[in-house]
Amino acid sequence: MAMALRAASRVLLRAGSRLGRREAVDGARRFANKRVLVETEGAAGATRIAVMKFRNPPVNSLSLDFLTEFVISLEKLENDKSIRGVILTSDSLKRGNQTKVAATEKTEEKRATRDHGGRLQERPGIFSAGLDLLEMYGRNPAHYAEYWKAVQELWLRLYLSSLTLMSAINGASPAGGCLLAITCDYRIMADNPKYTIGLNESLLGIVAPFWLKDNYVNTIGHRAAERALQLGTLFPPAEALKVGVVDEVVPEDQVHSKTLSVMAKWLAIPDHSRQLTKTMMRKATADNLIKQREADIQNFASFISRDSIQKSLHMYLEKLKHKKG
Ligand SMILES: CCCC/C=C/CC(=O)SCCNC(=O)CCNC(=O)[C@H](O)C(C)(C)COP(=O)(O)OP(=O)(O)OC[C@H]1O[C@@H](n2cnc3c(N)ncnc32)[C@H](O)[C@@H]1OP(=O)(O)O
Repeated sequence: MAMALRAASRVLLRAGSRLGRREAVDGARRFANKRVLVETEGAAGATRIAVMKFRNPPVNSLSLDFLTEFVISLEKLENDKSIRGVILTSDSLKRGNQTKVAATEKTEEKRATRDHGGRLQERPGIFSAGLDLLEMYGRNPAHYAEYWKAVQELWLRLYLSSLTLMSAINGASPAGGCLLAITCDYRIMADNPKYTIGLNESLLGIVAPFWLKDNYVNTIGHRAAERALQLGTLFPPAEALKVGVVDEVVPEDQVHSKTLSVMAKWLAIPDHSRQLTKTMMRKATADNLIKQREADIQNFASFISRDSIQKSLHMYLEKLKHKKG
């Protein structure tokens, strides 16, 4: 066990020093589609881990395209027998000119705030702003059904993944952003009070689906989930740690290295026993959705089509648009 841990640590520490780089180096590989960048690391034949970086500007919302690309990337990793661990994180959205993804000067300006001296300051980072509100507003029921099927698919794939999944939460993580995090086996959040995480659906006038509620209950317990869901609480890091939405809070510049070192510990456990244990803990919750997927899709499509719900979403979108930086 100790030897395996040391070996896994060596691979991961090497990965830690290299993963920030874009060029392919000894054993490092990357593949990307438009919205998800995947970097893998480790020598051929040895344990490798992958880092999935979201880059769907401006806020990493879970659009239909993003969900599709996410699931394809995850499937690719699941099918690669040399990959045992995956880290979910955000590419640096707010630093659009580094990521070279569709960030215009204007967007950059908008994403910044001005300090008292009038100098531009970066806005807080964003892990994911959750489901894409524009997929749920002003569309037709067939679109809502297609979208919801993709949301379910992502959740099921993540929740039941045989890989060790960890989230390195480097920004705001409301609703669907929190969903991504709580499907993971371990969550590490940057210690930045501007970042919050939680299921805030009730603030939008909508309701989290039962399977996401179950995932939340399994993560933070029934009473805490009941209160947080009703109030739509978005927890800053210290509170998220206290209630158990995240497992660790670390200084922002250590999120990645810390996640790698925790991953090393998890990868020292034999896969078969860890995977069977994970399935034992999660199967009943996932089966609850699997056995009523179609009904859940129809419920969502009819709920979100209601005039009152569309009105709530409209108001929320307007509020977002007009909020002051
Ligand atoms: C049965 C129904 C169950 C449905 C379940 C739903 C789960 C969900 O995930 S619902 C989505 C919940 N998400 C949120 O409430 C997050 C809303 N966004 C924010 O709070 C902030 O945008 C942010 C903290 C993530 C980032 O703030 P920042 O100041 O940096 O950026 P903004 O100026 O607010 O946003 C930029 C741009 O992006 C648009 N936008 C933000 N969030 C979303 C989103 N979730 N979907 C689509 N678009 C989003 C925002 O309107 C701005 O657009 P414009 O530039 O056009 O004004």
